[in-house]
Amino acid sequence: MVVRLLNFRKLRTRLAALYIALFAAAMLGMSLTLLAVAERSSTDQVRRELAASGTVFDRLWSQRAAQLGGAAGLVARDFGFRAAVATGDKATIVSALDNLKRRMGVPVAFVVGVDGRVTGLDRPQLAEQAAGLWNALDGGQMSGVVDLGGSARHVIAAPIMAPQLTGWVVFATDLDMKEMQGLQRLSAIPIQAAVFQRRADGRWVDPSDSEAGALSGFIDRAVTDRSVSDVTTPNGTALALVKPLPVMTGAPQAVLLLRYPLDKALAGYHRLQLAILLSGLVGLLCIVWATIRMARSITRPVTLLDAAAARLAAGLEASVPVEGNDELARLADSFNRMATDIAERERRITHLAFNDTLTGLPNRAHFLEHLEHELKLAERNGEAVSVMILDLDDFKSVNDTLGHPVGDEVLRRVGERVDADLAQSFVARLGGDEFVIVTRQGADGEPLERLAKRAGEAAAQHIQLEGHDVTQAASIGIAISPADGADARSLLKHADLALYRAKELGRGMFCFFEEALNSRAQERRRMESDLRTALHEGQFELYFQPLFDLDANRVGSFEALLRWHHPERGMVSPVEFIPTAEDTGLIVEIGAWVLREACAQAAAWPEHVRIAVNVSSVQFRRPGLNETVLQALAASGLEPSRLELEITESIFLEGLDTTTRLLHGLRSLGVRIALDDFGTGYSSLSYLQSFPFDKIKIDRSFIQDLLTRPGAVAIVRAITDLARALGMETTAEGVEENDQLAELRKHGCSSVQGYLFSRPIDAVAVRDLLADEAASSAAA
Ligand SMILES: Nc1nc2c(ncn2[C@@H]2O[C@@H]3COP(=O)(O)O[C@H]4[C@@H](O)[C@H](n5cnc6c(=O)[nH]c(N)nc65)O[C@@H]4COP(=O)(O)O[C@H]3[C@H]2O)c(=O)[nH]1
Repeated sequence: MVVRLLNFRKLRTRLAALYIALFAAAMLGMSLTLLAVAERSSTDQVRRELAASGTVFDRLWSQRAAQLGGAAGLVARDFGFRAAVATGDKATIVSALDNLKRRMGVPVAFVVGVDGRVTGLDRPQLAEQAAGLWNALDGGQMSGVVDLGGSARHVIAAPIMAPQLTGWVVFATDLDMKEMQGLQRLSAIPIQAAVFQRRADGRWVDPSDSEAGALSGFIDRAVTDRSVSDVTTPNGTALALVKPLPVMTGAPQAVLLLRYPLDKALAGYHRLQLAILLSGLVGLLCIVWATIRMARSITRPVTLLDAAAARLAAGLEASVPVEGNDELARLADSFNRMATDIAERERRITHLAFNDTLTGLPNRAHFLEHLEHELKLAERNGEAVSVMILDLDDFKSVNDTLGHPVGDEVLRRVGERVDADLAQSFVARLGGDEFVIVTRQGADGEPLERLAKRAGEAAAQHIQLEGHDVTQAASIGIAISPADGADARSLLKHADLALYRAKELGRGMFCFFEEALNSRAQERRRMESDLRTALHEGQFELYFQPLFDLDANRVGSFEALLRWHHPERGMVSPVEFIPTAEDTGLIVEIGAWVLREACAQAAAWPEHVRIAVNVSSVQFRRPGLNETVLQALAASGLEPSRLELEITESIFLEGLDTTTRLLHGLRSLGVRIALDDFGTGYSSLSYLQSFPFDKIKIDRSFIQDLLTRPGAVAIVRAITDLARALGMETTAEGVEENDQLAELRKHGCSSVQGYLFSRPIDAVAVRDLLADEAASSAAA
């Protein structure tokens, strides 16, 4: 609690501490001043009272002296007494003096004769000192302090005239404690009075005063200045006034010391002091209480703001009450508006972070979060969760042919439809043309096949856009937890493998994940790693298949065909590894090697023999193909016109403009371009119009069925006619029979390639073949 109160990091505590310190300092200063003033005034008052008491003492002293002097005078004038003194009638003298002592209350009375004889003294031990008074009496001193019997006594005398001076009546009153107390009682203030006499050694003594020793030095000093001053004794400090007393000749100096102990003198002041301290303390407590309340009320809006800011920082909702119309109220109002803006912005950011901007569907991050959540729930309930990846088939061509805005609209519509048709499922867009559908598979759930079919149909619905009719087929890959994976990552991976398989099967198919797909994927991964090794360890070799020129009746060119001597698997066909090399992008490096090697080999051949090299669409898509071709030509010294690049129509999927630009770029190097596998895949006669190919290679499938399939001859003839019209050469691939050759020759095919002439052969065999051909043409 104390620690909490003294938390100086809090503005409230600091403010309160500052004000309390300021008020406390002010109050302390005020109290100290008040105390000092009160003390000063009390001390002055006491001084004045002491001085006044001194005056009262003077008056009392005089009154006592006058009273005793009057009484002594009465006795001295009494006829009988004078006669007794004159006659020396001791008994009468003693009787009269005793009577007088009783009446006046004095302890000592005697008569000193003019001759110095002392009569009537009832204390013989005082006789000598009494006789010693004679000188003073004779000198006319009738009053004073003398030392009688070891203590100071006030002596008053009156002359006895009969009628001549016959002596003096002398009274001596004690100046002891009792007498002093009598005097003290007459004072208005409780002072201590004492008579001190000065001894021969200079010290002031009062046998009855226990502090006499400590006071001697003080009296010595004070006897001259006679003002009230402080004196300190072992019993404490007192205010003191020293008044010299009249002494009779021969008697030691005497003073009256009036003391007023400070603790008594300032008792009133101490009460005042206590009152001041108490009221100061009460005031301070009030100030502490009021300051804490005030600090709390001043800092409350700031504290509320601070707490609200902390809530805001923690991502929670925060607002503060707006009270009044001051700066803090305006700050609170601004804070509330800021918090609302932030919340709104956060909502928007969260929406953007978890939703796809194009379709408004949940995005990949949202999907992953949802899937993890669903998997947890499903695991708890013993249910399954299916993940379907839906990928639009050949969506690229929509983009390429109809433009990106149409492509975007298609994606939006497909997303909308799938989401609407599969309302019980969670539909998200993974990116590009890929959507994902998550469905909890309860016992009474829809069979997955039906669900997948519905999803495919929803995607494939007819869309009419800007005058175009688009029907977009979709392939679907499906994985189901927990059998196909217990976590989002493996489920997604397996659904992806299933999708890959569905794509392989053709358009608009769906495929469930099965372990075999995993092993296929593993196989692909292994092949990728082996391909890298093959590149670095020189496991590749080029084979060459001759293309026989029907007009010149000789080998016009060779097609370079890649061979892989796998250390364990032996010779691996390019049909097996080229797709993987393309998928992984390794084809770029492999293709560059083929180009270098093919050009290097061809450079050694006769000048009329060209070399044809296959170029993958992946090589086409990556930058740097021109440079690779140039380097291969430069390194081998081969004439660019002797190099023919065989491309397939798949490169046009990149977009017609881009592809023709690239083809023109290659052509500008001086190399020839041949269109391979013509008649398969995406064949479109418009491609032939877009670029002036040097050659069209008619796909083997047409040649194989040339003589058996009705219409095959017509197709081949149409192709050769078209090519001729466009100024392009034609090569028929896969010619295995003489009848096929005869038919092709009939239709004006420029060249033929196939096992009828030669299978692909290695570089040494090529040299032999060329040498044989050269020899036979020389012989002819
Ligand atoms: N049944 C039959 N087949 C014949 C006949 N004449 C030739 N062939 C085969 O047909 C393929 C012709 O190559 P392609 O159509 O470009 O098809 C090639 C080509 O697309 C690809 N390929 C080969 N080498 C390379 C290369 O260096 N780069 C790239 N990108 N692809 C290559 O691999 C494919 C297959 O190559 P290969 O297995 O060498 O198969 C070769 C060849 O051996 C015949 O009379 N009957």
